[in-house]
Amino acid sequence: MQSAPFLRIGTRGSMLALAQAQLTQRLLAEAHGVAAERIEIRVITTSGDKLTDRPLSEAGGKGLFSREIEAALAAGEVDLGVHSSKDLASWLPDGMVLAAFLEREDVRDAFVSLKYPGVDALPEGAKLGSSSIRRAAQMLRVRPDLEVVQFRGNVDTRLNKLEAGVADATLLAVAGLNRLGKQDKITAYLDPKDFLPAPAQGAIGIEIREADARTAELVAVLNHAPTATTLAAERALLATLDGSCRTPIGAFTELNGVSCRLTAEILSPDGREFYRGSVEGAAADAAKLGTQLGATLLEQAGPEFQRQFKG
Ligand SMILES: NCc1[nH]cc(CCC(=O)O)c1CC(=O)O
Repeated sequence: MQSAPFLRIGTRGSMLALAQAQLTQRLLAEAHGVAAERIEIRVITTSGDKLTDRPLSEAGGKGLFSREIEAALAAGEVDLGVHSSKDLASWLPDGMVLAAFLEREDVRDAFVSLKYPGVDALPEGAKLGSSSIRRAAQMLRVRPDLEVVQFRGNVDTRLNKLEAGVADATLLAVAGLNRLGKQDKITAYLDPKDFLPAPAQGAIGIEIREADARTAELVAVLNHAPTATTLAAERALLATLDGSCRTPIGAFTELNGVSCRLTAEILSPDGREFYRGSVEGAAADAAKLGTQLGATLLEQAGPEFQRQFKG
């Protein structure tokens, strides 16, 4: 007789999502001394997966990769959703909480090119493949001559496009490449102080029903406290800046013992205008720091800044 599942994980079906779900499955099985087979992985297709023809920022952006997983959670079909935290909206649906964050991977972006060793080596007018408004804006700031070509799809699709010569270079999260065992594709690492990563990049978040005390307790052992601190800062920043998923936003948190320093910026899509700031304080106040810096950036930018890209 087959024993009942111990837990059911809901995940997207991309290679990266599956790798992240399997990592979570293994950690949960080890922590609780159960066979990994008793932790089910259910693949759920999300709106974001079906959308391959236009940039996510145009289709409603964040949340598109989690909505159907959240519906399965709400319906009690799965117990936990495993997400790339950076793809989550700043506000979760009612009744859902992020109950744990796994230890953060490398937060940096990787420069990937088959022809050029780094950003500075790109010739005048070179093509950068990216559908990320943040990456495009940050690159155009330092290299306004570049031509940005849309590069949608999962990590493999983008690497294939690069190989097919659709662009001269692309930028991908180091975390995703590492998790897929594709670190050999990385040509150079971008300095996270120049190219501030996406808020929450590199962190796997575990979402559950707020009322589900059993799952909350079972996943609590996986929570990595320093990661949770950096995520509290960056997600509070995002929630404060919110309003538009068409605003390029970068954030980078440095933890130093009990002290926390958050640096963030908002940019115009062409990279010509940008507002950057930093706050430092107690790690225990991480969320407050995020809210504070978000408010400071909005004030610096003025009310017209975000409105112009809302479309
Ligand atoms: N937007 C897609 C996405 N969502 C999360 C990652 C990478 C893993 C992570 O940041 O946790 C990626 C791919 C990329 O940006 O290269």
